Amino acid sequence: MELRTVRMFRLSIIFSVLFFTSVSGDYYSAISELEKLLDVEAFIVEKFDEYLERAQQEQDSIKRFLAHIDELQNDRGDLEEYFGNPLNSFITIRRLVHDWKFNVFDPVFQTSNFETYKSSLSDSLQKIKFKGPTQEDLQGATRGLLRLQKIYQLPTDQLAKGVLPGEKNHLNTSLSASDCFELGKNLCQNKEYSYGSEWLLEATKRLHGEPLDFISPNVSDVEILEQLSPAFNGLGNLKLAHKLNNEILDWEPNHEEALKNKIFFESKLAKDRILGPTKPVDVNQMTEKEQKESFQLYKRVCQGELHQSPREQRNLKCWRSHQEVPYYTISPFKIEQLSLDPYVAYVHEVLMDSEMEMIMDHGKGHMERSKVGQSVNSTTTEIRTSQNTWLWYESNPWLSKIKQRLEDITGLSTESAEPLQLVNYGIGGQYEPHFDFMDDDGHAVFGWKGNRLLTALFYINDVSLGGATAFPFLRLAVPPVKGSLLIWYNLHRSTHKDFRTKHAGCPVLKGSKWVCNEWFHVGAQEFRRPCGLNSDEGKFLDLEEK
Ligand SMILES: O=C(O)CCC(=O)C(=O)O
Ligand SMILES: [Fe+2]
Repeated sequence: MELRTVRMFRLSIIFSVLFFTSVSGDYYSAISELEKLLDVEAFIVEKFDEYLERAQQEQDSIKRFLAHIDELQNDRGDLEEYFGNPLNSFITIRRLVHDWKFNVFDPVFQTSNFETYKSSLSDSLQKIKFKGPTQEDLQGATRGLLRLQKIYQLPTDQLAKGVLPGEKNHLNTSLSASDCFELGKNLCQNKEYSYGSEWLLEATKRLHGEPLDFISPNVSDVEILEQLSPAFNGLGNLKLAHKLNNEILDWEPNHEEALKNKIFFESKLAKDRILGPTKPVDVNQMTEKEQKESFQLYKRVCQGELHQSPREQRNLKCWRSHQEVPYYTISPFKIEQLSLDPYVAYVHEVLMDSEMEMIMDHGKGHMERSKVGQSVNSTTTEIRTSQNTWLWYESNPWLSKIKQRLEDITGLSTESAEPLQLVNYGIGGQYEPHFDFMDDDGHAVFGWKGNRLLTALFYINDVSLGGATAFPFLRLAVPPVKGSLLIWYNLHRSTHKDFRTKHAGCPVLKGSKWVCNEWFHVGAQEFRRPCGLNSDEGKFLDLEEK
């Protein structure tokens, strides 16, 4: 097939795929959304390639025409003699009347190929309801990378080079001057001056180092300094802020903002000389939330720094069980206890590849930004950066085998269970420590079904780095393993809330994380998990707010 035909064929495939899964905003909160973005970008590249190819052909023919004229001009010799030849006169007049118009003026000034391409491109994008990524996506992606830095303690210069902790964990990508500048600028705008200034310095390094890659023209020394100087002021380093501000003036002596800032810095420095310097801000800037003990605990468990001691693990067991269902005698469940009280267990190899493919096929096109909170009060938030969808058992009969398996493993009834929730995390995607149970006893939202008794969490894929399910109070971080199931009881036997079950989805450092939640409720379990006689109300209440 000719190159052009191959291209058109590829273009029409990309376009038809996009047409069926329309593309609309919020890209940073799920890796699956970003995949669509690349398809649209590929489509635009194809369109522009086509445009450039045509433009190139036009340019070539203009060049040929100009060379031809050049030749004629050189050959003209004695003009009288030249125009004494009536054919030359005619040719010259014709050329100026027609040839220039058709060969140069019309293609350049009128037919404007570009306009035709512009409208066809925007028509195509409108058809697929494409909304490109926004400033909010860029901010969200910045927050995601900052979260990874903070939780996994990634030095800025290393992350900029794509180097992660651990020997084989290279991202095989490095960031350009413009990437680093964008990160630095966004962080400084959010008052994250410490990390912000580090990224800006990385941008400077790249601007003056070997150009490894394509450097887009939207970043310059002055633009970097314009961000860097206020960042150091924000960090309380007035002298450096002043020095960098002067550097702006070295480049551009009439820079209005820098001239204003110069007066400000000089008067402040003079005041400092009299009253003594102001205290510099701590370079390890932490927000109020990050300073809390609970956040530190979350971070350390996600990092794997804090884990159960061998003494704590002493009574945990691993075994194969058919859970009293004869069907599983040949291929029993592989159960690994992770905590006895509250009960947490890992059940290995529960889903088959074909089942996970079915789940993805049915869910992937319907993902929406995840919310937290109860029914009408639920909102999207940085606490949970993911997208999800629900798969109902009634409308997906192929799920019945999985539903039955869940009943067999847990011994609970699915009569009061929720539909299966498919989740995909975004850039540095996480779900901060939370409880799965409702604040009340669950009746307000779930009626007779009551509160969420047990969570069953399927891992639909392996995650290269990060993304563990963490239980800070249990010092437990469970790494996702494709096809396996994590189960835990959120409530005491008495059905009171068990605050020790606070858990989180740690930020995904490398890879995409897909999970499926199934929540079993208290209702309908009367014979399966009878309530205990003791009231556990108030047990571990001190952990509620932590
Ligand atoms: O993604 C995880 O590991 C945890 C998810 C979770 O806790 C939830 O969706 O409620
Ligand atoms: Fe949860």
